[in-house]
Amino acid sequence: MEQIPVIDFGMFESDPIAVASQIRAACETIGFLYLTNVGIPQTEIDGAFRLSASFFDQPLDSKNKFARDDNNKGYIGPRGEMLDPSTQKMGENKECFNFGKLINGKPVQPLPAPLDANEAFLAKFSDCHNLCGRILQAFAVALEIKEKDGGVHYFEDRHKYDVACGSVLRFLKYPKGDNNNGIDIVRCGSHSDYGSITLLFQNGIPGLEVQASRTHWISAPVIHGAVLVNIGDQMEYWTGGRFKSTKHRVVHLPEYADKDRLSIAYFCQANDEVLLDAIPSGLQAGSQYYHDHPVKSAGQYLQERLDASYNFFTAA
Ligand SMILES: O=C(O)CCC(=O)C(=O)O
Ligand SMILES: [Fe+2]
Repeated sequence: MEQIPVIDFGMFESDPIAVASQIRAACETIGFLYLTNVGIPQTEIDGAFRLSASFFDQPLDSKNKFARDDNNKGYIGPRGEMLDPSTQKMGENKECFNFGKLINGKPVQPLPAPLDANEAFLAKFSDCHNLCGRILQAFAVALEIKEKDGGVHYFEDRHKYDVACGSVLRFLKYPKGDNNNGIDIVRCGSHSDYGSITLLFQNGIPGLEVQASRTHWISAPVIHGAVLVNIGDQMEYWTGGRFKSTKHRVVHLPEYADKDRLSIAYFCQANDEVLLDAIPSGLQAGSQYYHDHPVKSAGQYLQERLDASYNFFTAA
């Protein structure tokens, strides 16, 4: 597949089989798809980007007061994360802020103003969680999981809001002017995502590329009104490699060198204790996959990947 397909998700209620089969075709090939009509108004997404820009505009000292904690929540400053430790020599020149879910309607991490008091923003986590739940329903239909095995709610039941999980909503900023310094070959190194699915919103500045084959990358353009969805490693494990957790990266585009690039990602993770073993799908791939990939729990797998992305200073 040379292009990432655009799928009208508004049709899922009325024609679940047709939408699920388009989604399956994308997941089995490129592992990325755009969904339109997902029910999140563009004005809300624009509002979240404004909040993100105002947070990142603050001085480094103020942002560092909210530094990433042991639960992977909080601020990660420039060069704090490295997504491709096998080829990168230093952390990436980007900034991130990870939000965790609200518990009993309240944030469980310190949040900087004005985010702490912004109710529309605080609802974003559950909007993304709920959208992922509907996408996971489409996956269960696509994978023909029978009613007696959990049916359409098979994956949703493994992503319960009130059970511990590593899902995060993340603001990202790639600063302008770093494309000619001879150090930052890419803005974000080649990697696959760790969770079950990722939602990505982009603010108009492209640069995301997806690995279509071993040597060939295609761009994932900004499509107004569409959310980009990609398969993460957990979903690849469950489907025995049938759904592809495709590598992607963010590159510099000289024509946008004078603009910051902002994106917002929602990394949807299964509940910590859920095992990444074969799902009861009529379409299951061969068992060889599970010999090559020992079964882990979602929480254990996530922690291993986070350790590799953040502990490169001490590991060197
Ligand atoms: O910023 C982007 O467009 C993508 C970022 C990404 O792939 C990630 O943080 O996992
Ligand atoms: Fe990613």
